[in-house]
Amino acid sequence: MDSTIDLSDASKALDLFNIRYQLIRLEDTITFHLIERAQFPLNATIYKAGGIAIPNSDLSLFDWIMSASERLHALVRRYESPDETPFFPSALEKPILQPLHYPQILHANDVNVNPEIKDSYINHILPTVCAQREERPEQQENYGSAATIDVLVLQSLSRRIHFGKFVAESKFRTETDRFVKLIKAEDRKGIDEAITNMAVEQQVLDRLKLKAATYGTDPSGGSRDVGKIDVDAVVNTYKNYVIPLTKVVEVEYLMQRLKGTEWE
Ligand SMILES: C=C(O[C@@H]1C=C(C(=O)O)C=C[C@H]1O)C(=O)O
Repeated sequence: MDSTIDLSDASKALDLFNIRYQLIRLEDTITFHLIERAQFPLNATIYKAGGIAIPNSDLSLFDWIMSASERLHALVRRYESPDETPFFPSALEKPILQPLHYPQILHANDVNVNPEIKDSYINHILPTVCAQREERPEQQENYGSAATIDVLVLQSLSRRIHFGKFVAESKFRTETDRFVKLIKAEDRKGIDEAITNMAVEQQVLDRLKLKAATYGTDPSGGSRDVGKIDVDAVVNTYKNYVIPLTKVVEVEYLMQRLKGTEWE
């Protein structure tokens, strides 16, 4: 899948301001997908293996539609792009399109926190996003709609969180000696402190609070709020899961950064 970040030019792709701009754009994508998902109840059956009968498969409906989606998108080389990370790597097939030759921007790595993203989404994020004042019984007529939106939410969360690789590479190239020392000492705590920018994190949370409160409302001041979402659910999604997992990606990417280099 052709990427929206310009991966043909390493200096642009690793400019921290360009990367942060991409992260800001993904705030909109993620917030709108969460608003769409919040229309439906949690529908926990979707996430249970065998919860819904699927011919020739014992997967949960969610795993089945997610893996099928990744298999299809792999055919148009979505997962050849360094800013895309699959949830089901074994489901991917050879692209029908000719390979794109991306310049080597990231160092070789196998960082993939999608299992943690999926667990956080199903067990923590969704229950808060779908919660309402009154208990919402499952709606089996919306199983398909909810699962297809889940795919979009998780793909946007995964892309946002794995952008941590580009952030980490950018910071490594800016402060190489500092990070080489920390990586050689296998000092994950020191690396986490070095990549942390609390001011930027607070800006992200403040911006999201405003976006979540605004998106889904009628800007003309009409009486009906269309697709409102609980603001705290969006802000806490970022505070408790998106930002921490992005930093895990940064730290684990950097822990692999010296492999095969003169610093090893
Ligand atoms: C992504 C960055 O690295 C860290 C993670 C952040 C995030 O996930 O929003 C923000 C600031 C940093 O603590 C960055 O520096 O922009």
